[in-house]
Amino acid sequence: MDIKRIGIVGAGQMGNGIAHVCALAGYDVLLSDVRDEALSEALTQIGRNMDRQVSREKISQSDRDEAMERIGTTLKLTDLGPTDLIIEAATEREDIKNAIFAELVPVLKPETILTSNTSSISITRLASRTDRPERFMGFHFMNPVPIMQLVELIRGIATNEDTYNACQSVVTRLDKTSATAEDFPAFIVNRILMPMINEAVYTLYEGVGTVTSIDTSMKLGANHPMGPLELADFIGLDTCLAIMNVLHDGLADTKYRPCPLLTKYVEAGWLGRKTNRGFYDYRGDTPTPTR
Ligand SMILES: CC(=O)CC(=O)SCCNC(=O)CCNC(=O)[C@H](O)C(C)(C)COP(=O)(O)OP(=O)(O)OC[C@H]1O[C@@H](n2cnc3c(N)ncnc32)[C@H](O)[C@@H]1OP(=O)(O)O
Ligand SMILES: NC(=O)C1=CN([C@@H]2O[C@H](COP(=O)(O)OP(=O)(O)OC[C@H]3O[C@@H](n4cnc5c(N)ncnc54)[C@H](OP(=O)(O)O)[C@@H]3O)[C@@H](O)[C@H]2O)C=CC1
Repeated sequence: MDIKRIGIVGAGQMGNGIAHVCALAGYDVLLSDVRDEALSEALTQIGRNMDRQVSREKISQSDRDEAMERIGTTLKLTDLGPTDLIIEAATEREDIKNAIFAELVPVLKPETILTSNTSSISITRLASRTDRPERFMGFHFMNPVPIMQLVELIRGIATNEDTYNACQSVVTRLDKTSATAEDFPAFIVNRILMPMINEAVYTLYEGVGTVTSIDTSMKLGANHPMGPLELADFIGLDTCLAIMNVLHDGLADTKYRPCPLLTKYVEAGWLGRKTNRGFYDYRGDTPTPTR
């Protein structure tokens, strides 16, 4: 299938990054969200990130301007009807994702491919609630999307070969690399990464280290580009907790028990960078540890 128009649902940090790379690769993009401010903030963020790429001579000014022109926005999900590929990147909650697909399905062309950027939720289960499980896949980008090379491709039990090949060709056109994962809770990257982040939160909770000593240890002791708590703030603590819950429920093993301190931060609304406070407080000039 020849994909020309891509509909993206959710204009948060992932949705804006996905719109950015798809538009630069020449796709027409329609980005939707439930809040107008989310759409305007996404356009501002994309413009800023592309300006940085222009200043570093990664792209030309005309590449930037043409890509920005290819991005449309809408508050009406049903406007995504004429697109060829949907990439759903809304909040990591199965009820929200199911409701989005339920509203979209009646207006889509029969051949349109549905995908989710979910970090952890069963692709087979999401697909089974739609009219096209054979044309449904996991299309999992990494954050920050313009920089990270990997896209995890996840087949649901019913996904057909044409769908997989069409998604693979999009990954190739985006100049990214795919890794194929089977559809089990949190797939590959988050099955490995999230228990490490959760363990870092336990290390903090049990007083083994402070925010600074834990992050310094992993940055200088294991050469990670970000410490695990800094990375958790970057991903979003609500997303980290949602992924741990999917691992815990889906694999029924106590080793995936979310740390109560992670739950407490989420309950406080301290979700990390996106709310200006998490394991660090971002409201001042430099991030300050909150513990
Ligand atoms: C939760 C999930 O489901 C899956 C996931 O995504 S898990 C998260 C995966 N991501 C990671 O693990 C990221 C770990 N962190 C890193 O790799 C690095 O810290 C980083 C790339 C984010 C920043 O690198 P850095 O060297 O500290 O910063 P900096 O030099 O300012 O930036 C490096 C590049 O990233 C770009 N960049 C940084 N943050 C960015 C952002 N939020 N959006 C877009 N581009 C960004 C910079 O412009 C710069 O680009 P160039 O190389 O083209 O100049
Ligand atoms: N953060 C990360 O590092 C990564 C996240 N992911 C996955 O990507 C998805 C999005 O995550 P992320 O961008 O971080 O989350 P964000 O919280 O930054 O963005 C989610 C966006 O979706 C919007 N939204 C909520 N409900 C709907 C709806 N019904 N229709 C349209 N938009 C809606 C939210 O609006 P509002 O703010 O009003 O609720 C928000 O703007 C999740 O599935 C996550 O697991 C995948 C890879 C990495």
